[in-house]
Amino acid sequence: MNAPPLVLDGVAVARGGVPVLEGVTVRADPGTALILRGPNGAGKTTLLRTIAGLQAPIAGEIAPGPDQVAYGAHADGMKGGLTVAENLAFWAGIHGTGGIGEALDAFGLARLSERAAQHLSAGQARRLGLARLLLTGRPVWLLDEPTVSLDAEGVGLFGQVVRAHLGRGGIAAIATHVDLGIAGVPLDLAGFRARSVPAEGALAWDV
Ligand SMILES: Nc1ncnc2c1ncn2[C@@H]1O[C@H](COP(=O)(O)OP(=O)(O)OP(=O)(O)O)[C@@H](O)[C@H]1O
Repeated sequence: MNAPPLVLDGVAVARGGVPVLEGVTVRADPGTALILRGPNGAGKTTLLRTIAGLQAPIAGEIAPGPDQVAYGAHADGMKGGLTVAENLAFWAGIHGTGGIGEALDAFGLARLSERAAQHLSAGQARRLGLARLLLTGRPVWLLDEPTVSLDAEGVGLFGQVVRAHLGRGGIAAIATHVDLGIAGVPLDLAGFRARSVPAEGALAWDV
C-alpha cells in the first residue's frame, strides 16, 4: 500500500457553528495509528468528520483528501434487505476491490453471510460495518469508537485487522475511550481546545 502521510496543519473545526478545536497539527506516517483522546465533547468525532471531508475545516490544511479516506465503524449505508454477503459484494463493487471472503473471515461473519443485515444484532452489525473497511482499498481509516457493541472476540478480531492494515503501510486515526491494544501515537485533543469554549469541566464543552 502506497499511503501518503496523514498531515493536519493548523486545523480548526467547529460544530453547529461553535469552534471546538483549533491549531491541530499532527502527522501520521504510513504504518501508524493516531489515537485520539479527550473527554466527551472534546471534538474527536468532529475532527474525524472533518478529515473524512464530511465537513470543512474552518482553518488549516488536511492531506490526503477524502478520496484516500475510509470513515468506518458504523453500519451506516448498510442495506437492511440485503444479506451480509450481498452488502459486502455491493461495497466491493462500489470500490472496485476484490472478493469478500477475506472481509467475512476477518470479522467472523462467514456463518452469517446469508442473513439479512436488518436481522443482525448490534455487535454483528458493527462487525459488518468494520468489514466494509477492508473492501474500500483506502489507506487512511478513520474509526470513531469502533469497538462499541463488540464482544471480546470482536475486539480481538478488530485489533488484528487494524494491525494488519498498519503492517501493509496503512494509517488509522482512532477515537476511543478504551485501550484497544493497538500501539499508536496519542493525540490528546485537550491541548487544542478552541479558546471560545467555556473552561469549566468536561461537560461544559457541550455549549
Ligand atoms: N450537530 C451538532 N450541533 C451542534 N453542536 C454539536 C453537534 N454535534 C456535536 N456538537 C457539539 O460539538 C462538540 C464536539 O462534539 P464531538 O461529538 O466531536 O465530541 P467527541 O469528543 O467525539 O465526544 P464523545 O467522547 O462524547 O463521543 C460537543 O460540544 C458537542 O456537544
